[in-house]
Amino acid sequence: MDELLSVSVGGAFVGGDRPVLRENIDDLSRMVEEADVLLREKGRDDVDGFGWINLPYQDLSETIEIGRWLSGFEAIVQIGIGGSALGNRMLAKALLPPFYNELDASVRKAPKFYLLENPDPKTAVSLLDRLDLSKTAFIVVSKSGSTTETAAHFLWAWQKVREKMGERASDNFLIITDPRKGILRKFAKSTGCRSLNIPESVGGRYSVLSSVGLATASALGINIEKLVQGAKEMDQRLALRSHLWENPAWLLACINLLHAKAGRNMAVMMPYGDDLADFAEWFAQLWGESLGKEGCGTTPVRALGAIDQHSQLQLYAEGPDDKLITIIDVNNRPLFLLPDVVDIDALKDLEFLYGKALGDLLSIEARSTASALVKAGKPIIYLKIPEVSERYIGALVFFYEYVTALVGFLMKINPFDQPGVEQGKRYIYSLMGRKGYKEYVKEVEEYFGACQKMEIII
Ligand SMILES: O=P(O)(O)OC[C@H]1O[C@H](O)[C@H](O)[C@@H](O)[C@@H]1O
Repeated sequence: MDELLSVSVGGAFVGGDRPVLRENIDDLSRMVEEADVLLREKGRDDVDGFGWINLPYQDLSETIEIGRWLSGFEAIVQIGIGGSALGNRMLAKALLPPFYNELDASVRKAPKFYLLENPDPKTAVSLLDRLDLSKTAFIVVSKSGSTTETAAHFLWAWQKVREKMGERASDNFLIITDPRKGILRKFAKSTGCRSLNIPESVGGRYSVLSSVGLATASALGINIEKLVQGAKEMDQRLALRSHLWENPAWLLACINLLHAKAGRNMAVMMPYGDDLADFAEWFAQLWGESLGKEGCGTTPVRALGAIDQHSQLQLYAEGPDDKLITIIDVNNRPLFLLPDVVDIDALKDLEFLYGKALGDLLSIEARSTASALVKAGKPIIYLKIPEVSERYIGALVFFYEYVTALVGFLMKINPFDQPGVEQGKRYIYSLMGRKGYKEYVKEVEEYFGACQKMEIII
């Protein structure tokens, strides 16, 4: 059987005066096994929050059909935020060519792709300036159907397209939301525009392998069947590994818990290669929102190799011992060879680079960083995937969702809710004048007043 990913945990045993030992991990064996049983049982029953575990087995035909329709547009703009955008960003960055939107249409062979996430007027206005609205599809994604940033972008885009296309505006909109509830579902019903469901039991940050991530991916020419196939293979292989030291998800869950308990309250995610940069971004939401509650959790830190070797590595190596650092390396990178010889004497000292492959350099850097950190007594996990392609990204995504859920169970918290985010949302609604939220205005005045108690103006 060919590998989907490999995890080396040797470096994770390190950790200055607070190492995590094999016996500490063994002690968690029963707990992680029970957590796994719970995860799979609740997944099978499609309990709220657990539905992502069934996504590898979904029927993709409707999503593929919608993807085909979307691919006929000149550009597609996905409006969403958090779990309704980060997965799309991650897939596009990993699986589309670099500088995708700048490629000639004949090379690109699919629409340009934009995301509207942050309600930043400069981005919104300059995006609009470069689009022909009649040839642009807007995909509005929100599980709740009422996230303020998404609602604001949606209203704005809808009005603009209405001005241009009149009654036919709904032909350019796709709504992806809860099957039954929410404003967007109502909108889709009343205008008759196309829509897809986000399964009720799947939460935003676990939704990239649902219609949320897959509709645009499919429109952009990403092979979503292979993506989902990779997730399925990972699920099936994990299900067969019933021993702690053979199951990489169990192992990583235990190691993460133990390092958190040992006071390492940061989880650095450091993939190597630009194509995986947004994987760290996607991971940050998954990890942060799933585990950060009831005083638990470790703070996800996005890093990027090799860039952060020249920015953060000093801190990781010699700063406080408060991090568990995951390095992701890739086996096969596209071949790009440096020149064999450069005929200038002044460059002779660079001959160690002659004829070398740039991708090999990246990998050597990943291994060197791992070694340097272990030498410095800092715990690392070294994870390797065969290549950055649909199958392995699908497997990696599913793997991290699995690990995150298990860590949540080991921490005895619910990894599928996010109560801490809701307060901020209520305050936004109150300040924006949403009906039913007036009572919170006073609270904002009180707490914001408290945070301004000592204001210094210069
Ligand atoms: O998909 P939506 O309902 O619009 O939610 C978008 C995001 O909103 C909130 O901030 C939640 O904390 C996130 O988990 C979610 O992904």
